[in-house]
Parts: sequence; C-alpha cells; structure tokens
Amino acid sequence: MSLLQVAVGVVKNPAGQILISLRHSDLHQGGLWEFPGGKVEAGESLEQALRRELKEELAIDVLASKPLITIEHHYSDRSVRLHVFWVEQFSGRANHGHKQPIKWVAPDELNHYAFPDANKPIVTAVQLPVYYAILDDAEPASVLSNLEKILAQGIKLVQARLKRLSAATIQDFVETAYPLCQQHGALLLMNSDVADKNYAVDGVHLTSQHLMALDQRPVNQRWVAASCHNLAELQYAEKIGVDFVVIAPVLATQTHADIKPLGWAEFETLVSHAKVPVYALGGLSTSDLPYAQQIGAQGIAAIRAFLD
Ligand SMILES: Nc1nc2c([nH]c(=O)n2[C@@H]2O[C@H](COP(=O)(O)OP(=O)(O)OP(=O)(O)O)[C@@H](O)[C@H]2O)c(=O)[nH]1
Ligand SMILES: [Mg+2]
Repeated sequence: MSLLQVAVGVVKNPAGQILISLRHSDLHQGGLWEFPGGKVEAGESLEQALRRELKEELAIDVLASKPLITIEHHYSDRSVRLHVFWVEQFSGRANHGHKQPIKWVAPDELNHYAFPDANKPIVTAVQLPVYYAILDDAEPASVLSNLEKILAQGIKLVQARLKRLSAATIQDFVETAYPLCQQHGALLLMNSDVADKNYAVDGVHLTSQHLMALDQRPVNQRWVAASCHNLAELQYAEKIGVDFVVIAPVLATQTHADIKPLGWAEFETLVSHAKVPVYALGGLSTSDLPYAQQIGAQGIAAIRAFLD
C-alpha cells in the first residue's frame, strides 16, 4: 500500500487553545475530529502543503510553523504519514473555510473528542511540554531544593528518579513534592526503580528493564513513560501502550560514562520509526532543543541541564 504524505497543523491561539475541525461524514475517517491539513501534492514541500491546506480549509495565512511530531499509521484501507506542525503565528480569523465546523479547545480537553486512530500520539504530543526534567538523588539532601529550582524555571514535566532513597524518605518527599508540582501545573512521574510502587503522583516512568519485563501497560496510571535505548525497546514500549519515551544516551554523559552514545544520526533514525512522542536524553542542554525538534523529537530530557 502506498504511503499518503499528509501535512497537518496544530493551530494554537494566544489563549493556548487548539483548533480542531470535524471531518465530513462522507470522508475517510468521517465524523471524527481532526487537526486541519491534507495531502501533500507533487512538488510541494511539507511547509508549502501546510500553508495551502490551512488557507483552503480555514482561510488563515501561516506565518511560521515548527515540527511537532511525525506519525505513520496503517488503516485497513490506507496508510498515512502525518507530518504535524505547530502553528502559533498566523494571520486571519480561522473560520469554517468552506465546509468543516471548527472548535477551539484547551489541550487537556482534547481527550474528550473522538479523533482518527492515528491521532492519539498527536494529542499526547500537544499535551506534553518540550522539556522533561529528571530529578535524581545523587545528593540526597538537595532533592527538594533541586525540584524547586526546576519548577521555578517553568518546567512542567518532572521524573523523580530516586534510586538511593528509602521508601519512607520517598514517601515524605512525595507528600511535599506532589502538591508543589500541582501548584506549578507540572506533572510528576515516579521512576519505576523504587522500593514501593504506589505513590500518588501523575504516573510512572519505566526503566528499560522494567519495561521489557512487563506484558501490559501498568494499570491505574494516567501517564506511563519508558526509557529506551534501541528499536526493540521502543517497539515494545509502543506495543504495551506507553504514552511517550525517552531515548538515551544521545551524547556522552557523566552519569552513564560506560555506555556508548547513540549519536544524533542514530537517534534520528529511531525517532523516524517512533509512533509516540520521544524526548532526547544524554549529555544535552536546552540549546539542543531546536535541533532535536527539527529531527522529530518532542523535546529534551536532562538531569543536570535544568539545575545550572
Ligand atoms: N487533515 C488530517 N488528516 C488526518 C488526520 N488524522 C488522520 O488520520 N488523517 C488522515 O490523513 C488523510 C489526509 O487527510 P485529508 O482528507 O484532510 O486530505 P485533503 O484535505 O487533501 O483531502 P480532500 O481534499 O480530499 O478533503 C486522510 O486519510 C485522513 O483520514 C488529522 O488529524 N488531520
Ligand atoms: Mg483536509
């Protein structure tokens, strides 16, 4: 089956709302909500196709766009590769264009709408930030003050990777840290490599070892993420239905000096196969974000970069 290339725009207004539009009932995946866009025509770049489609469908002019995620999906009757872009700068008032009803919704309301199957990772990508901070316990006495530093920088996604602390100390940490994260509108995930698994936080981040030992997605977790180092782990994470992954190490790091880094080229190859949002991890700083996004990553994960 040939692969249909599609340019898709996640249009965001200054209030942070996202534009969705209802597909005509007589179209492929009709009656479901979608992000505006359409098929790339011969000789067009992705950006040109995006501009043309959003002009045709919404009567807006795209002034700037940046890659969000690329997803390949195989429906029973066709295969599509959706190249999804953020569109935050545009002129014109998005209207119904010719045909489709539109709606502006907050990112966390997107789960209430029915989208085509291919869109699940797009919705996840829209809801996730570009930075993922990993809070470790290399200096046990600084864990809470490091979390405060991370939150003060506006980071909205944090993994507590507390491999040294006792279960009781972690319990105390969670009782202070989780309300603090909530006040800052940040999600807190607990690394699976801890003594007790039942902390009341937003979800779990699986080590690659724990991932490969599971036969299904952990239950009762709003967010499930996993660490992956190769294609087999990535595909296994997708198979059990994790929401997003971290692929590491991209570059050499102090924390994992014994492991050979993947390098950006291999990271890019892995991302091109991914069906979920991917954070790059390993020896990176915030200045690597534009390049990581350019090659298809959701963003950057780091331990040290958010503490300096
Ligand atoms: N625009 C868009 N297409 C999507 C989304 N999700 C998804 O699976 N698709 C699929 O991508 C394919 C291309 O989309 P399209 O029908 O909008 O293409 P188009 O605007 O060029 O087509 P048309 O001129 O026939 O209406 C369809 O098979 C559609 O089902 C999405 O969120 N937005
Ligand atoms: Mg379309």
